[in-house]
Amino acid sequence: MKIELADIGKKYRNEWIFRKTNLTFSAGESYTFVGPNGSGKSTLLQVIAGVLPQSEGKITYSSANKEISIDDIFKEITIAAPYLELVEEFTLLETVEFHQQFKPFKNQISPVQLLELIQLAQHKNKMVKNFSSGMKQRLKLGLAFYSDCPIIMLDEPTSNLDAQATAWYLSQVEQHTQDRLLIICSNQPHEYTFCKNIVDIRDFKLK
Ligand SMILES: Nc1ncnc2c1ncn2[C@@H]1O[C@H](COP(=O)(O)OP(=O)(O)OP(=O)(O)O)[C@@H](O)[C@H]1O
Repeated sequence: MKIELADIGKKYRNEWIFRKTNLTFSAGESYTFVGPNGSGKSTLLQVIAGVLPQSEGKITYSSANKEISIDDIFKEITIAAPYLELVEEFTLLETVEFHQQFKPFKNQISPVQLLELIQLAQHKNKMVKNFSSGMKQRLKLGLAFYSDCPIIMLDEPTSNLDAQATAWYLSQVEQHTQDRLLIICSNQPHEYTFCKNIVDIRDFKLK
């Protein structure tokens, strides 16, 4: 799996958030977008995911040298982000069952097994609206790590996580991302210490 950005730019009204962005992302690697609040990390992530359209430039997705169309790329990507909401009226089990219809889990893991793996099994009949923010974040991360997708995108992965849950996140990264393409947006060095490829969004601000 490979994603190539050629002269990508994004603007909101008259404000360019980034321009002339040329980057290549490859399977088996992890990348972290860093930069101050409001610099454009989440925007770049969403442009790469095909959730937001770029204002200029071209993005090419490919697997085994075969191009993947933008219309099909959503099947290859799983995202956990603060702005992607869970359905509050579902129970935990319903949430996982619903998710699985669109994004099946690795190794044919069942929804009930997934809840054991993410250590939330005792809450399976609790409605998501009654989850704490940390429980919601663990659920979002669990859905991302266990979905059978080659690309994982995590925006602010440890937001609302306590020390024990942060340790769990780091163990999950190690376990689930070896052969996948991982992209993180972060302001917290402890959530990307393992990452070799740091992309500073300020490098793509035109002076
Ligand atoms: N829908 C929108 N319309 C107009 N401007 C927007 C919109 N979404 C984001 N922006 C602007 O784009 C810029 C980049 O925002 P973005 O959320 O990508 O930053 P970020 O680096 O992820 O920030 P943070 O670290 O606070 O999460 C900000 O100036 C923001 O106000």
